[in-house]
Amino acid sequence: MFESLQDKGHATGVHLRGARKSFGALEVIKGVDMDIGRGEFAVFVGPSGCGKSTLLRMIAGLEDTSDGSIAIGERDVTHEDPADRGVAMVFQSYALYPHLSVYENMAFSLRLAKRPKAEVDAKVREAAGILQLADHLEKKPAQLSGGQRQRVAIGRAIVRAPEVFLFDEPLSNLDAELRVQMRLELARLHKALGATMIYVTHDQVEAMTLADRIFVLQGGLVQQQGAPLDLYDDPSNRFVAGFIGSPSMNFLAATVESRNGSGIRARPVGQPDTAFDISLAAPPDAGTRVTLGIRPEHLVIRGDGLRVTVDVAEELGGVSYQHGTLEGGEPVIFQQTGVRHGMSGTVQTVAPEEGRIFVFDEGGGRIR
Ligand SMILES: Nc1ncnc2c1ncn2[C@@H]1O[C@H](COP(=O)(O)OP(=O)(O)OP(=O)(O)O)[C@@H](O)[C@H]1O
Repeated sequence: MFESLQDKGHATGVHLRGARKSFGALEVIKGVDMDIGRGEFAVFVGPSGCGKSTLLRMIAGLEDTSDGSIAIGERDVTHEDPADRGVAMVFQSYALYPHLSVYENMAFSLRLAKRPKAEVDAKVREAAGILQLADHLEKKPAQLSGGQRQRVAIGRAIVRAPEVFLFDEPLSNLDAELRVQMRLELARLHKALGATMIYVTHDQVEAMTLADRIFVLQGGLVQQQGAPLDLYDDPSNRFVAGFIGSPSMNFLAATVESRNGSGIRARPVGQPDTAFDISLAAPPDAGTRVTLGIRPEHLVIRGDGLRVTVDVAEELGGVSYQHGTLEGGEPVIFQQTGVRHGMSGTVQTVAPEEGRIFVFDEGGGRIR
């Protein structure tokens, strides 16, 4: 399928070594090493300003690299022009030519490269078929919906059969329903083309659902990389733990009350009646201040535990999120499945399932 546009043999890995970028005195990318495999769907995720777009633009060649190197496949492209790198970028803003038809927008780069007319036509029609644009080829961008415009932007990348696709928040201008639909289409497209794709988003649900591998960025550094569920199950620090997973993990300040060879007993601050036994390979000393991390889906209603006064219940149908506070005012969210009656205004006692407490030190590092 799609032989003329792409095949797995054409896909290439992307390799960064000590990559840095400064704008004047401001260092934005602070030394990034990464290896993105051939045909992999890599997602850069992180809060606003963490440097993910800058890193993508460095790979594209739209920003120069202050230090370190970038290779696409075997080729060092650190100082190559964007056009020579074998990448195609899809922007959040679509960046279509408004006066050109869908067909001409998609054909533009091939015409610029002086490809034969028959080849241009075949590639544009094939991409239009994949993207369900075949009936819209004569329209102008202004006559299309947001989702269709974004498909044209993707089509423009596909016809070039790049070694690497780069996406900069391509779905963020779409409404919620269309975003979900386009997310599925992108996943299918990746499967069909077998291409290497690098995708920037601040939306961790997009990252979780699309990625073979997620790179979590913060402050110009990769905090952790891994398969989505590996990051969810085994975050290496508090930042990643809080960023991956929706709703976010609960964090409770606590003190280590006692330790033994295989773990600790930790008491959340302000909870004289509640302490948790936690197995750890390297348990910290009694008296150490720690943060306990518990995901909303791992808190269950029990006879003993944390007393949560629920103030808002978000009922989503299949599940609900109960938002509330502990006596000291600390916010807590817990998930319920199949509960239809509102818990708002009630006090519930919840406790984590066995083995579901993460422990972090005062610097936010994980204690295992
Ligand atoms: N051309 C530029 N000149 C100066 N500073 C810049 C430039 N481009 C980006 N920055 C700064 O670099 C930092 C990282 O920006 P970047 O756009 O990479 O972040 P981001 O993680 O993609 O954020 P967002 O999700 O908000 O797009 C920000 O502090 C930004 O202000």
